[in-house]
Amino acid sequence: MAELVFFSGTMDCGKSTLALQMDHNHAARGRQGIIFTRHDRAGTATISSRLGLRADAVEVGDDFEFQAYVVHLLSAGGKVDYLICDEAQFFSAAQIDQLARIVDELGIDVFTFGITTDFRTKLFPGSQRLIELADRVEVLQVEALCWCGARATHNARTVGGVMVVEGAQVVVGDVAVNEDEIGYEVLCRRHHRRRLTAATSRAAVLSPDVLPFEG
Ligand SMILES: Nc1ncnc2c1ncn2[C@@H]1O[C@H](COP(=O)(O)OP(=O)(O)O)[C@@H](O)[C@H]1O
Ligand SMILES: Cc1cn([C@H]2C[C@H](O)[C@@H](COP(=O)(O)O)O2)c(=O)[nH]c1=O
Repeated sequence: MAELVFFSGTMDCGKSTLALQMDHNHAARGRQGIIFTRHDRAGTATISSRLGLRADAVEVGDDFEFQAYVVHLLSAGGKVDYLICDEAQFFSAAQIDQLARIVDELGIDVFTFGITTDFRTKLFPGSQRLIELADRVEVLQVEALCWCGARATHNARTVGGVMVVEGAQVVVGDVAVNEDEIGYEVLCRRHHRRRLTAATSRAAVLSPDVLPFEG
């Protein structure tokens, strides 16, 4: 029976790597798949992993219709056994509904990958709909770690290493960035709540609690 699966986790926990591995394993057994993505850091119509793997993908725009795309391929004599969808948090709720229909009505497996929550801990629309509709939600086994060593569960947006809580929901970016650039850092919930990043925790350790006593 075909399935709609949501592989989720924080940023930098290996989702795109797993997406590419799954594509490789299925393709190696003669199955025919299509990779989709939206707003990958490496550019349009590309899926990239920090381990250096990269592949071409179909870019999912605002008006993209999965059902129409797949039906068009099938009616032209093509074979489609599975879909890989990376950065699925950026898909619209309607697009996730289309993916569920593809599973149910066309018997095609759909494997989706994405972060669940944004820098303000709110669900992305695509992730929310996936949690509502998926046959299975799988949390990735590779743990991204907070600076304190605990499992990272939340994504912080940073500017110069300092956590920010205002801004647009979607800002494409990476975890390893230069000073002053907008970037991201994965944190445990405790440190996300306290807005304590690696940089600000270092600064807190360095600054003395009491001013030196003079004289
Ligand atoms: N130099 C490295 N050596 C070993 N593993 C690495 C290296 N760089 C990144 N990784 C692994 O790649 C993971 C990030 O993979 P990626 O697929 O890009 O993540 P995601 O798509 O979830 O953001 C990291 O959690 C780490 O396990
Ligand atoms: C938390 C958060 C992230 N993003 C962006 C930043 C990256 O471009 C992607 C996540 O990619 P990854 O492969 O999982 O590392 O999402 C965003 O736009 N808004 C956010 O709040």
